[in-house]
Amino acid sequence: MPEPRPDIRPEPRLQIKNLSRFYEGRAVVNDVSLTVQPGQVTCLLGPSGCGKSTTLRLIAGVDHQDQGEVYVDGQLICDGASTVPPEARSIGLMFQDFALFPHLNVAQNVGFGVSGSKADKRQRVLALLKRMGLMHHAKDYPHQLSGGEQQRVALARSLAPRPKIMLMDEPFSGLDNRLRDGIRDETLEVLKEEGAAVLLVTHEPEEAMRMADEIALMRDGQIIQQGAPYNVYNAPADKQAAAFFSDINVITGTVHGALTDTAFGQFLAPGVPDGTKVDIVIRPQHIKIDFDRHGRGPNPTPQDGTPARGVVERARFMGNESLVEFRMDFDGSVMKATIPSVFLPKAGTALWLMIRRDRCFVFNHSKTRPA
Ligand SMILES: Nc1ncnc2c1ncn2[C@@H]1O[C@H](COP(=O)(O)OP(=O)(O)OP(=O)(O)O)[C@@H](O)[C@H]1O
Repeated sequence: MPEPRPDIRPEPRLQIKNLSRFYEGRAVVNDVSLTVQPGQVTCLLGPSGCGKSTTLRLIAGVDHQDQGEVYVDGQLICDGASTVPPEARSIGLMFQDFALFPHLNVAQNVGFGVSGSKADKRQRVLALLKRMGLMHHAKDYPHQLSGGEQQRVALARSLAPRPKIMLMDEPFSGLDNRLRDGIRDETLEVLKEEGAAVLLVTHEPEEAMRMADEIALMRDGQIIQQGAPYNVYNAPADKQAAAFFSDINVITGTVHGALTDTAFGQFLAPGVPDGTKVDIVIRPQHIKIDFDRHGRGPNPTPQDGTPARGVVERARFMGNESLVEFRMDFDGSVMKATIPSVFLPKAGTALWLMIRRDRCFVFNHSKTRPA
């Protein structure tokens, strides 16, 4: 057999094209397109109310789009005119509340949607119970289980019929914080073994970065950026996208000769026309700080530009880092810096801040305040 060519992507397991859903004349899902490959986890990430769950409902077939199409393995399963019923779409669903059947025991819950002979069904249920460490709970009822165990049963039940696609809506948000990281990792391992294409909805950037092969960042019904977590974090599409993942600092300036003059020295703005107002965005962890030397800071460098002085307003210990807020001398604005390890300067201490040139983003100025 010829080797698969690396430049040709296989047929997407899930493809949605230009999907829109209007409620009372408002586009809640607005021209959304995305693809998910088998064995890949894509996280639909965005703030509450941006249309994530509605997108999942359209794919599952429990709501109907006004425009657009959904394909599974290249087969059209719904467009404006025709629709394959939800139970025939080979889609597994998992929700925040797990929705286990209270009157069925664990083994019966897991076996609920499995078709085939009795022996096949038994084998599949046993294999999943073993894989999920649930054998000793096979005869227990959902109310006898902890939250983490119920989550595992719900995952096993959705995977039992071997769905081609798994749709997961905030599947970890009902869980205790202490358990969550471990359960996320276990879940990811099982999902990868099963090889389904996974579309997981979350409003938590950390969860998306931990789980996703790809993140689709959603805002006001639209996908505004899609890519690997590293790229979405390190090359955000705009100021709001940057702000969704962490606190940000914003310095506004005007471009002259592809350069912007600021209190932190000049920033490159290649290709930006003269006179354009820009926002220079920097995350708190990419600010360096240095001591005050009788009113002077460190010397400027090409990597970090000119230092600017600020006075500590507040410093908070955050575990493995400290968050320090400064009132800046140059315009009275507040800037935030996170500093690894324990460094808790007293309020009123003057320090010098520098901005790592390789870690800042330059966007056309927008009035939108970061969320
Ligand atoms: N059946 C409906 N009728 C009218 N409006 C609806 C309906 N379902 C959802 N909406 C509205 O559509 C918008 C998107 O809702 P959706 O639940 O998809 O968002 P979400 O991003 O999943 O948010 P959350 O994380 O809070 O669930 C919201 O403003 C919601 O009020």
